[in-house]
Amino acid sequence: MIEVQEQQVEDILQDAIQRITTSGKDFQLVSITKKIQTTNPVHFFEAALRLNKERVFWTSAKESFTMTGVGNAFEMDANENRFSFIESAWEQLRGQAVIYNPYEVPGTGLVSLGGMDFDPEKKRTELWGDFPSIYFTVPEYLLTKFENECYLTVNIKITKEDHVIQLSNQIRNDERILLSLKELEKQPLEIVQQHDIAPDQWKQIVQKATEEISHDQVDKVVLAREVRLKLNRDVNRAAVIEKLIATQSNSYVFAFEQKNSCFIGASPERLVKIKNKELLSTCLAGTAPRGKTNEQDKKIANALMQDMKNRQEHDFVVQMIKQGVAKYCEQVYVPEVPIIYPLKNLQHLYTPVTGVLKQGHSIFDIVSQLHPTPALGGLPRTASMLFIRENELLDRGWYGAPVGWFDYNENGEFAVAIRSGLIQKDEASLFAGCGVVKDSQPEEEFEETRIKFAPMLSVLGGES
Ligand SMILES: C=C(O[C@H]1C=CC=C(C(=O)O)[C@@H]1O)C(=O)O
Repeated sequence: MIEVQEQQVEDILQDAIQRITTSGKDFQLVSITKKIQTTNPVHFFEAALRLNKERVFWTSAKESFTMTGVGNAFEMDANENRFSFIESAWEQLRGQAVIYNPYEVPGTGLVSLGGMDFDPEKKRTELWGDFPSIYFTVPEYLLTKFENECYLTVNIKITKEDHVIQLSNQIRNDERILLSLKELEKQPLEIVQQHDIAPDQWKQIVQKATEEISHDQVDKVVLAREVRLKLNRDVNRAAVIEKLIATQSNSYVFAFEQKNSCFIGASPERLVKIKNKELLSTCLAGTAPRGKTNEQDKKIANALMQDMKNRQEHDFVVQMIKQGVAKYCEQVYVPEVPIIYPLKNLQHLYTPVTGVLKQGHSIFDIVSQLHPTPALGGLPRTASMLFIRENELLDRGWYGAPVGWFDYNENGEFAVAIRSGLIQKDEASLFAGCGVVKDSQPEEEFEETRIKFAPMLSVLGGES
C-alpha cells in the first residue's frame, strides 16, 4: 500500500497542471485519499459552514459507514434521459480522473453523491426551486468513516490557470478548518407553527384512489402529504443530523444542500446496495405502530404479519423488485415470507432480495429499473404514477426518490428518500405517504402518515 505523503501532493498537482497544459483538455480531475485520525463526521459537516460550501451527508442503515461531502469539485445534472445521462457523465469523468487511493474501502476515492425528483414529469413548484431535477456532486472534500477508520479524499478540478503552491495552501487551510470542531453548539429548537396541508382533501383523494382500485383502473397507489412548520430559529442542520442518528436506528440518515435549502431525512428503505458486484435490495411496505410494552409490540407485529391488506401491499413490492432485479442479476434469492423491521415509531414488513450483478450492468441500471417501486408509486407503474401526478396536492420534489452514492470501483448504495423534509432557514416542509389498496380507509391512512412524520417532527422540536 503506497500512501500519498504531504510533499507528494504538490508533485501530483504540478504533474496534473503540466498534463492539462499539454493535453488541450479544459480540466483534469485529481482525487487524493489519505487516512486521517478518527474524527466526527457531523462535526466535519458543521465545520464546513466556515468554508461557505454546500454539504452532503450520508450514513448507512445498520452499518458503521458515513460520508460527509463538502463543496463541489464536479457536478452532474440532466434534463432528459436522466439515468443514462448521469451514467455517461460519470463514466467520462472516471475515465479521465487521476486517482490516488491506496485503500480498498468502498466510498473512498472518487465518489459521487446525489438524488433526483420523484417524478420528472410532475409540474415543479417554488418549494423545490433550489433543487435540480437530478443532481450528483463529487465533493471537494469527502470524509469517509468506516468502522472507526477515517479517510479524507480531496478532489480537485485542475485547470491551466492553477498554481501549485496556492492550491496546496488552500487545501491545507481548508482541512485544518474542517477538522477543527469538537462539539456542536446547542440551540433549543421549537416548532412555533404546524400546519397540515389540506387534510380533508387528502382523505378524499385516498377515497378516490380506493374507488379507482375497485374499478380495476389500478391495484395500488401511494399517496403522500405535507406538513409545513415554522421554527423559532434557523434550523441547525448538523444538529438535526446528530439527533436523527441518535433516534432513528435501522435508518439511512441523509442530507443534501442546494443553495438555501437542505433535504434531510432518516429513511429505513434501501433501494439497492452494490458491493463487489453483489446486490442487495429490500422490499419495505406494510406498516403498523410500535407497542408501548414488549408484549403489546409483539401482538401488533403478529397482527401485521397476518393482515391481508398489509401483506398484499407488501407483496406488490416484492414481486416488482424481484422481477426488476432478475433482468440484471444472476442467483436472485427472495425469501417466501417477510419479517418485521422495527423502527422507533413504526414497524414494517421487510423482505430482502439478493443477487449478483451480471457482467456489463451497473447500479444505474438497477436504480432506473426499480424506481419508483410500488412502495412509493404503485401498481401498475404507469397508471399509479398518472394518478399521483394528476391528484396528489404535493410537489414531492426529491421526496420518495432514490438518494445515494456510487464510487469509481462500481460500488454504491441508494435509499428511497422517505421520512424526510425540506428545510429552508426557519421553515420546513415534511413529507409522508402510505400505500392505498382496495380496503384502505382514509382515516386510518391519515393516521399512518401522522406517525410517519414523527421521526422528523421529533428532531425539529416536536413530539416523538
Ligand atoms: C411512503 C412512505 O412509506 C412507504 C414505505 C414503507 C411503508 C409504506 C406503507 O406501509 O405504506 C410506504 O409504502 C413514507 O414513509 O412516506
